[in-house]
Amino acid sequence: MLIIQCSNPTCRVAYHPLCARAAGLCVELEDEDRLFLLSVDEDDEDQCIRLLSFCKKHRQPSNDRVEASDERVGRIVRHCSDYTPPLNPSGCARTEPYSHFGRRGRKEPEALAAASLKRSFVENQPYLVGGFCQHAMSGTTVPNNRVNGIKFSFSLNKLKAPQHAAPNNILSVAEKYDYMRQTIRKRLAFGKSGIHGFGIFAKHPHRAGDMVIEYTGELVRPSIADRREHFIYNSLVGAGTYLFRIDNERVIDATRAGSIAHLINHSCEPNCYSRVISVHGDEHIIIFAKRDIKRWEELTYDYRFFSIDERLACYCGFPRCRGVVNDTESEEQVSKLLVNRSELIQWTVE
Ligand SMILES: C[S@@+](CC[C@H](N)C(=O)[O-])C[C@H]1O[C@@H](n2cnc3c(N)ncnc32)[C@H](O)[C@@H]1O
Repeated sequence: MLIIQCSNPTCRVAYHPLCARAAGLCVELEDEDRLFLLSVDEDDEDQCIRLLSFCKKHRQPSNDRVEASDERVGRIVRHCSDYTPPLNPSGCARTEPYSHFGRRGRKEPEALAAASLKRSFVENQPYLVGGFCQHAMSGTTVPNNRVNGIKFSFSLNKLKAPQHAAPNNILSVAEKYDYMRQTIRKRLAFGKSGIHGFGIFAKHPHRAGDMVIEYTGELVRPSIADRREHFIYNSLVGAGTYLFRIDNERVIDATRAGSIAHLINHSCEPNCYSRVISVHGDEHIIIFAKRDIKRWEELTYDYRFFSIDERLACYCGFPRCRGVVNDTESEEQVSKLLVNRSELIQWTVE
């Protein structure tokens, strides 16, 4: 017979769960704050939710908590009551077939509002790197140390660029990789971007083919990345997400851990590109210089964002900007492969 004991550490009262239930006792989560974490960590394999139960004498705190959490749920429901979810064309989302291509980047109205809030917040931040109100077009940047009428004593010219040309005797990939890691702080800086939010800038010139930075973070499965992406869109950041898709099986999530590479913005005419390379027997995502990069140029690469049902407007501003961050060519090719369900021929057993 299953017997549970009162969770108050000083109490030894034990009881049968059904009898306890009949007597009006209830079981609750160990810490109500964990409720907030569930949507992030529900995929963690080792996650354990401890349930607590209290005897009649010690039940008071649990009831208080229930009321407090009821009140919180009420607040959330009231807050969301203005939002009417869009009609689902098939009636019920749960009965729809799994769509590999349509699963990314759906944004709810609240997430879009949060995204524009974040954008305006970031736009009002002072320039950190030395102030470029424009991104570097073909390497020419526009210094601007006046932001919102305030003159910053911090000037670009005072930032002396250290000379860190890669030694010519570095030959192997492993040596280049080690050199890149050792010199990151000396070569790169982050600051406000003319493209979006914050970006990464070169503190000294780079040559075409140089390893610039490694994209690091947490390695997760795409299904987990999707859940986190939706969660972030809807609550945490409100705008940019920090996910780098390696292939169909692996995604690097740099939201909570990783290098500053996650701040590199997209451009349709980028000065960098990414490659997965093998060093010391391990795979690494490396951002390489695509061409020579001048001092204080913002680093960019082509995200090749893939989403059949979402267009992400591009602000890179380059003459050949395609207008969207999306990889339109691949999307077109894939959409040609998709067959309309109404065109499928029914198969019947004779
Ligand atoms: C990895 S973050 C890049 C860092 C970002 N600037 C920040 O401050 O968080 C990726 C997000 O930045 C934004 N972004 C990057 N490049 C962009 C571009 N060319 N046009 C519009 N948005 C861009 C998108 O919102 C994207 O989801």
